[in-house]
Amino acid sequence: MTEFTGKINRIVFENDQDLYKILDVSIIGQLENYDRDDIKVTGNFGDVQIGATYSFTGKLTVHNKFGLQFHCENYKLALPHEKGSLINYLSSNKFPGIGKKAADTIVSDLGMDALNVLKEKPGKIATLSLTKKQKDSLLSGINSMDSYSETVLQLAQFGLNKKVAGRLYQLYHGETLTKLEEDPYASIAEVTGYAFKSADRIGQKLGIAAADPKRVNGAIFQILLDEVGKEGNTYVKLEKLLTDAKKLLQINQFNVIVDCVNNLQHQGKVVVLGNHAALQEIFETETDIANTMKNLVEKSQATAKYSDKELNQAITKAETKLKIKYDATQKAAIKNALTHPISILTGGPGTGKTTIINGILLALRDLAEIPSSALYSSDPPFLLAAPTGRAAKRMEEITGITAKTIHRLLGLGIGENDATDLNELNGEILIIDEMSMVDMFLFKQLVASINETKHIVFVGDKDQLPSVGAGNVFSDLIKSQAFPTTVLKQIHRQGDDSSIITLAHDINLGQNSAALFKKTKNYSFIYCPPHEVSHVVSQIVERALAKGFNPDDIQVLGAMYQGDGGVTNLNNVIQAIINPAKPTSKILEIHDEKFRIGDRILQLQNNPEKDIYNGQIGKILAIDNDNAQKCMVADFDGREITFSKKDLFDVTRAYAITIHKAQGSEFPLVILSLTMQNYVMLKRNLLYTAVTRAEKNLVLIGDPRAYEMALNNSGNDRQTGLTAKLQTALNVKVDPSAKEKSDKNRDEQDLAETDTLAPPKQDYILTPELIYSGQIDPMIGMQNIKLETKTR
Ligand SMILES: Nc1ncnc2c1ncn2[C@@H]1O[C@H](COP(=O)(O)OP(=O)(O)OP(=O)(O)O)[C@@H](O)[C@H]1O
Repeated sequence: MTEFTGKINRIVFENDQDLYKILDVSIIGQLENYDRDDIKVTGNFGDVQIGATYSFTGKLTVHNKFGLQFHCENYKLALPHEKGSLINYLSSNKFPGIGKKAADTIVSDLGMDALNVLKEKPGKIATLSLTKKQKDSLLSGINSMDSYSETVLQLAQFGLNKKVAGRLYQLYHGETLTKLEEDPYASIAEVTGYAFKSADRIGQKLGIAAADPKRVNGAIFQILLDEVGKEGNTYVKLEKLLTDAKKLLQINQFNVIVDCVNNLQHQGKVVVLGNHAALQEIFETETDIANTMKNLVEKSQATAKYSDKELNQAITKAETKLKIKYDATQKAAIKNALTHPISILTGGPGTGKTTIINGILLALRDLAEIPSSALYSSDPPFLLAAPTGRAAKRMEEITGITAKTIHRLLGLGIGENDATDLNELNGEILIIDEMSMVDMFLFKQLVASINETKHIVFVGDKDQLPSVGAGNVFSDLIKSQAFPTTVLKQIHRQGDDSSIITLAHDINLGQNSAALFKKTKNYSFIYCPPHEVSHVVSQIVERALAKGFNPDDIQVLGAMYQGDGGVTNLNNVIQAIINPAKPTSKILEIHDEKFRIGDRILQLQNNPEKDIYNGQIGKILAIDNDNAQKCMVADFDGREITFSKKDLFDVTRAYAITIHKAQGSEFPLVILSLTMQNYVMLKRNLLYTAVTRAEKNLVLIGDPRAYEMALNNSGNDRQTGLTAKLQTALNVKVDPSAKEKSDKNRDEQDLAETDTLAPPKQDYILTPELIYSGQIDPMIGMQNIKLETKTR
């Protein structure tokens, strides 16, 4: 390690997202093995002061393009040594509200060592004749002096990495350590990556008792957060919360845990309803959705209703134009959409969802007499959107009408827009496709943005995997029976690809497992043990290429990243076949992955600013290792997107991707690998989602037991409260035999069956008591403990 002193001239680069900065620094004195006067210093820095002098500890590094730089590991403010500069420093913008006069007072009272004195004894601030505002400003400025390095160092002792320490620092600045000392558990709910285990290491060092309410609250939050983040559930059974908390805390006193749950309820942080416990914020998100939907339905009651005759005529015209005849269910779906404020359309692949969207739009153009010119105006009457760019593009291609991602439609995450400043949606109709991918948070923003829209239609496949984010919105909307729902079962797609669709329907019904292992024109099964998966996949890819498949049309899918047949390993294997390294290849190496020009890549997070989204696939066009800000350019659906090195943390190679990431995309040839190594994930909706990604050809490889297990495991639905809240808000009468009937239907249904659920009757109020009653028995092993539960 080398140390030198220098004055910061300017901040060359800084990033809002983290604390990484590049500083231009004038060297004061000497820097070993460096003979120029200034140097670029890189590293993580808290709030540094331009013009101030710091001592930097780190080492010289050589950058390919920019030559020698100093990589800083630790830095410290060099306190001013003479009166003029001390007064300048105290009256700088680091201490807002303190001018030269107040600075002079501080130095006169505390002397030239004022800064050190105040750092050691902040209580001295009270003795200074300054205003309250000036005192507060002085305290917060003193607290943040060189505190970032100190904070990171201190937190490293508790096993916190720089990333998490940086996030804590971004929230609390100079007061990070003080905050954590006051209550190390309180930040669990605030900072991603700062979990109970980390907090507990600090708590133990501070001597916080095992049953201290702060610690117990931390455990309760951790369990509730895990339910939302890891499981996608919006509530947890009270009994599970209490027993899991006891286990996490390793204590025997149930009463303390119960008291803490009660207190958190009183503080408005946790809600307990019957035997369900939820984070208040999550509970309110569901409540807001239900109430907003109720308002939307009420607002639209007055909308013009078209007569059946008018509707039939409009549908007939659409049929003529599209040269098809809609079947009875499809017609019912179009009528539902045009006669109700909110309606739902669900069906598997090839059942005609997109064809119905087309019919709805054509019929509405006719009925509402919408001229073509209006469709392409800046304020269009038809609003079409989907959660992914790919799905939106497909909607646009088929309907010929502009479709956007939901983020774009709302202006979400773009520029300065935040969640409170979203676009207002007005139009004749709003249609959202691929609804199963929409999580509760995006859905809340979507419905909150709707102002005047006569009809809203949610379209999707309810049997696919639920959204990556929490909730199970699409399924909940259907289960609530609050909106007329058309369930499409008749497959309309004809031709080569139909055997895959029939297989998908069998999987969905959990029947005919023998079909999985049949050899058909479009799909086949190849047995192989896990350690052979990569070898077999490479053979299939080579064979497909030899047969003339375009490399971009071949998509390998797996359940997990790890393991022999995992996505990470498969990417290495397929990259070597499809885009092998040449001696001249430019290579961009980041987080243990090597990217080359021509590689297929996958975006892992939504990035509305760049208009690319989780699950979207692109191709690398250019690489520049020397330009951290523009190190890669990639093509995403015909658009050139530039990536900085930091952006690349959200990118991986896409020759093989997980089934979850493939939601919303379809590929001409899918090679699916499932083995018993994927044991924990083998569920029907996973297999169904994977198989329905194949447009024309499908190769299933792996262990037959894994496929059978997935087919037979219908899994559990996510635990969510939206269905009940919708039923309460919209006064839905629930037919108690409906569930039984629908289960029976499921077993008996034949592929040609049609089924349209009737719109709800509005004359029966389902009270919360009815939703939750009879289940309040979380007290197993917890006699004599009183837990407060509310009913709303
Ligand atoms: N009533 C119909 N008569 C004739 N062909 C139809 C009818 N309905 C749909 N089709 C055809 O069936 C095929 C599948 O329809 P569509 O693409 O609308 O289904 P989808 O449910 O959107 O499927 P996916 O989600 O797999 O794209 C299309 O070729 C479409 O033209």
